[in-house]
Amino acid sequence: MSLPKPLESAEQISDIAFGFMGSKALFSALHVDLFSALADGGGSVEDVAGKTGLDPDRAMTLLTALTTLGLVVRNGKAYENAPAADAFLVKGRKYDFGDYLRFQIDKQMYPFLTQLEEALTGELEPEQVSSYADWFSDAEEARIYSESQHSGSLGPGRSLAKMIDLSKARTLLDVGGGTGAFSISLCKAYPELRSTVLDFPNVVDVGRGFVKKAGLSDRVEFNPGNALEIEWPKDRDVILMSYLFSGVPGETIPGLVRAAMDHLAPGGHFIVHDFMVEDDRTGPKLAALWQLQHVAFNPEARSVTSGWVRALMEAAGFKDIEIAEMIPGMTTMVHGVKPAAGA
Ligand SMILES: Nc1ncnc2c1ncn2[C@@H]1O[C@H](CSCC[C@H]([NH3+])C(=O)O)[C@@H](O)[C@H]1O
Repeated sequence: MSLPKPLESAEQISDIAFGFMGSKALFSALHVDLFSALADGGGSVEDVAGKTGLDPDRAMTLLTALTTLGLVVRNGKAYENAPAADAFLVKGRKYDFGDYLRFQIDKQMYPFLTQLEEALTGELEPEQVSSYADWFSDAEEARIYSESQHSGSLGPGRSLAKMIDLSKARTLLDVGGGTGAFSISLCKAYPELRSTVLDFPNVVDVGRGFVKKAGLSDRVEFNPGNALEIEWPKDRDVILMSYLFSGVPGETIPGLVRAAMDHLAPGGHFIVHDFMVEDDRTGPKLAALWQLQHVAFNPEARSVTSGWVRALMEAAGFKDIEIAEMIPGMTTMVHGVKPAAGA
């Protein structure tokens, strides 16, 4: 793993310490749709102020901050989007993930960090969120999170369909499957596949809408409830747990792996996708930071390594285990197969 060179200067510490100011500049720009205002040729401070509704002085302050961050480029008096801002932050672009950033990250993850200290020291007050179950008992919170997560998971779902050959599989169980984004992508790639998604009721309500829109209501069904408590269907050809391990108490993970073995048909596939750090715990940075972030609302979360997941799968009897990077620099996929009958 390539670690950063150990830091030597106060400026390098400042870059980390004040990083949140840059995050907020980006989120605020997204909330006023500044990057869309600059699409198609850019514009002056006054143009941006006119299109975003910002006071011109404040528009200039924000544009200046975004320029120093490299998100926009100043050419004389005109501002343009940097190539990455143009590709990923303008509304309607194919790879636009601005809504994910401004809703799930700015409106939910960012405020959660204010309770990280209490979560780390074990001093969270009872009324503070300490699990997905608490958090998603609020329908609006579940909706904001799940809609953003859906758009973020369709692409990785398509990648997963290419990484593993599931053409012989007929039944998928998507545990903690959220709105069913992975199920939708996999069912689209494999026309004979059907899926059951387990998640909390307020998430399932959002998911049904997405599945209907995808025309898959007859192949993707939802089973609302806490996956750690409800019955799972048996004899599945595939069991997927995407971002489930980060959201549950770490001590429940070995049981989830054994439950996957028990609920798969012989020859079935078990796929875990999540934030995982390398076995030597030196990276990737974004996986490590996301694991820390999860502690803020799930203090019992564990910092999972891919080697630990592999060892749990081996102990449960899975074979042909493979580990692959999924979202570069961020997530990892571990795949194992339940031995065929008589094998
Ligand atoms: N105990 C639990 N039972 C059911 N769902 C859970 C549990 N803990 C966390 N989750 C869900 O796990 C999901 C993590 S977000 C990931 C959703 C989906 N697997 C995807 O990759 O897009 C959220 O929808 C949570 O509600």
